[in-house]
Amino acid sequence: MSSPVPESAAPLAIEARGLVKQFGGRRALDGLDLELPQGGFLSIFGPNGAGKTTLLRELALLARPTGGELRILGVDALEEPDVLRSRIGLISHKSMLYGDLTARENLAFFASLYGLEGPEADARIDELLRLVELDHRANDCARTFSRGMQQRLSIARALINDPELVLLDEPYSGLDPHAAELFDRLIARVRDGRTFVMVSHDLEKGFDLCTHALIMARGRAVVCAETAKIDRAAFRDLYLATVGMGVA
Ligand SMILES: Nc1ncnc2c1ncn2[C@@H]1O[C@H](COP(=O)(O)OP(=O)(O)OP(=O)(O)O)[C@@H](O)[C@H]1O
Repeated sequence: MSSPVPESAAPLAIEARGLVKQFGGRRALDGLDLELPQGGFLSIFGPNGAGKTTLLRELALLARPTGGELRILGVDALEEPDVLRSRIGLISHKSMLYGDLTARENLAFFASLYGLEGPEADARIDELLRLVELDHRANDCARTFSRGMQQRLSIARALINDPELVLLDEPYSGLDPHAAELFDRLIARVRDGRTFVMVSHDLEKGFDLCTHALIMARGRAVVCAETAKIDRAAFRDLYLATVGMGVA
């Protein structure tokens, strides 16, 4: 369980070596190493300020590391981020939707960003609206949706370009148990063949979903391992001890 990097023979979706992110005098990532095989599901845990969102933003290519190496889906993310963008989807707790556009218009807008237009885009949008069970609300403005519905539309948005890597930033925050269950079912339906990385404060849920688990503190990996090789009770104790360290 204490191995810093999980070993695997599968091709790697994510390979980070000595990743550093410096904000002025503060180090949000402090030499982080990480490997995740393609098709894997990594859950990231840790106290407030541990660097989880910073790591997710680097993986989403929204921010550039200050140092270290990062390969995503076999591509050097620092050298060729533009090659990667269309292969990655991000579901953040900020919905990134346009409130005054309908569900369908939102999806059409994001589809157009990936050059998807016309009947091909319409078919994809119909398919995704059915998938997230919002086809009956396709022509309603996103601002009239509940939090759970906005979350489902965000999932459709993030999947519009059929991404190989899906990044989830605390997707359960604000969801009631029913919406959370729906979200679980949705993830299960779109999981096939894709790689997932999820930041979560819910240890039990995060652990149930993942194939690999990472606990971060102060910008470093406290533990990163395949869940099949982890003793869950020991992992929970380590998590609680790490969160008990308080804000980094
Ligand atoms: N844009 C920024 N400018 C300055 N410091 C930042 C910036 N973004 C993050 N930080 C700092 O980097 C550290 C890690 O922040 P990050 O948001 O990654 O933590 P987190 O693990 O996601 O926390 P939380 O659980 O509270 O969401 C914190 O000390 C934070 O103050």
